[in-house]
Order: sequence, then structure tokens, then C-alpha cells
Amino acid sequence: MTSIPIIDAAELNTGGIAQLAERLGHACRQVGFFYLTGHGIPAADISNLFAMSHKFFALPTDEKARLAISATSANRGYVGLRTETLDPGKNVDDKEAFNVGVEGAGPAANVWPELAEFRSTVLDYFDKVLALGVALHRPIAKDLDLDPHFFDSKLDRPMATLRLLHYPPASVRADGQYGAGEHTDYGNLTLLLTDDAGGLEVRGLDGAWIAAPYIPGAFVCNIGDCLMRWTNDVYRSTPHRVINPPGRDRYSVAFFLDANADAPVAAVPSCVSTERPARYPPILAGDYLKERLSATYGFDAGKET
Ligand SMILES: O=C(O)CCC(=O)C(=O)O
Ligand SMILES: [Fe+2]
Repeated sequence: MTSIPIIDAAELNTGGIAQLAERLGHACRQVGFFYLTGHGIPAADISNLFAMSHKFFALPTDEKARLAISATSANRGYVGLRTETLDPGKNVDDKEAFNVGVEGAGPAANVWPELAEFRSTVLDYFDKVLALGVALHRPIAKDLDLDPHFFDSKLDRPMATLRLLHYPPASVRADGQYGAGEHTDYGNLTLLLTDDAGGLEVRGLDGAWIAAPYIPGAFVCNIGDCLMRWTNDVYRSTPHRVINPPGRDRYSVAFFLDANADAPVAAVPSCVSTERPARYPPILAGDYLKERLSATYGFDAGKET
């Protein structure tokens, strides 16, 4: 496949989004992945966030277990090492994670470790990356021949999840060869930051895996299944996976932006034609996400997100 394009988001702050819409549209249709530079989130915020993540995962196991996701009845809290299966039946993910939802929203509250500045650092970043993700939907809407603000009202009470992720060094295990088994993401848009360990791979249209190397300061963004469904498969939600690096740990921070639970997801008109009739019945974004999360966790984590 063509390589993952690098797209400068600077136009988001200048008002005119025509070029950005064209570039994003091309990336979303052809690759489903793009790097994002010029996004305006300060490098210092990003390094503070990673410092907090290192501290969190270094906590004693029982302190992390106290915050376990299974105790929150929601997609929030700690997911222990080797408990998640993104590629069911094939791979137990060799990773641990900490999930944070929209603070103050949803039936369950976020849980927090006793670590100074952790909550404020994470929530400050959450606000910034959420605003960026919503802003990116404007050039996307334009590319889809929609009003640029089409998605605004579908993303004003979003199901958004921030995940701190830690991958231990590679170990040779038949059941857990990957830190994250092959999967697609479930929502609209994922904005990912990684450290410099490498290991993210993206599957091209021809089935070949290509590396998505670390680019300092850039997000790796990808389309999720829900936006793919919204576009009647015109945009691609591309399979990807993570390989644990040999001899060192790997840290990343994923932000999954999903629409409001009650947003109706139905094919947008520009993506439907006689040659491409609507492929899916309409569904509420919340019902769609619930289905997908239950399959991954093996329990009903999808009561809210
Ligand atoms: O950690 C990464 O680099 C990617 C993680 C990922 O794909 C996911 O959590 O959905
Ligand atoms: Fe993913």
C-alpha cells in the first residue's frame, strides 16, 4: 500500500480547511491512517503525560488492581497485564492499560490512583485531545460533502476514552505474540501518541504489514469502524497491531473518539449510490460500541463508556 501520509493540521486554526479536507479525505479513503503534525498540543503536555503514565504503571500490582475495570462496571480503570484479547482466539495481548472516560459524565465515575498531579495532567490532556478530535471532524465532514459542522451535534456528549498503555519487553509466548493483536478500532477516530520504541504495524489493502514508525511530536490517527459505517465503507478502518519491543518497555496513549451514545449512525448521502447501496441498517452509536466492547472484554463493559 501507499505509505502513511503526514498531514499538517495547521489549517484548523486559520479558518480555511479546504486543503486539509482534501488531504484527510484521501488518507481516510486510501489508507485509513495518517500522521498529524501542527496540531497545537504542546510537547511539554505530552512529555508530562508520558511521565505520569510511567509512574502509574510502576505502582505495585495490588494498587493498580484496586482500580480494576471489572470493579467499575464501565470502560474505566485498570486492565491487567495479559487480560485483554483484541484478536479473539489467537492472541492474549501482552500489555496493561488504564482507561479514563469523560470526567463527570456517564453512569460511572472515573477512578484515580493516589499519584500527585496524575488526575489533572490526564484530564488536561483529555480536554485538548478531545477538542482536536472534534475539530478534525470538520474537514472530514467537508470531504464527505456534509456541512462542516455536521458532526458537532453528534460529538457534544461523546463516548470518548483515553487509554494509557504499557507493553512489557517482548517475550516468546505462543498465545501472546503481540502486545496488541490484530484489530480495528471501534469508534470514529483514534488519536495515538507513542514513545520511540516502534512496534505499531498497519495492514495494507494488499494484506502486507507495514511499520508505522515513531515521528516525534506527531499523532498517529486512524479511522474506526463506526466512521467507516457512517461512510458506507468509503473510509477505511484499517487493521493494526503492536509488537512488543525486544529488551525494553513501550508506552503509548490512545484516545478513542466515539460519537454521542444517541447519535444515529446512518450512511451519509455522498457515500450512497446505485452502485454502492447502503450496506448497513442505521444503528445508535452507543449500541454499536456496546456490542464491540463486550466481545473484547468478555463481560459487559459497555454499559457506558
Ligand atoms: O499502542 C499502540 O500503539 C496502539 C494501540 C491500539 O491500537 C489500541 O489500543 O487500539
Ligand atoms: Fe487500535
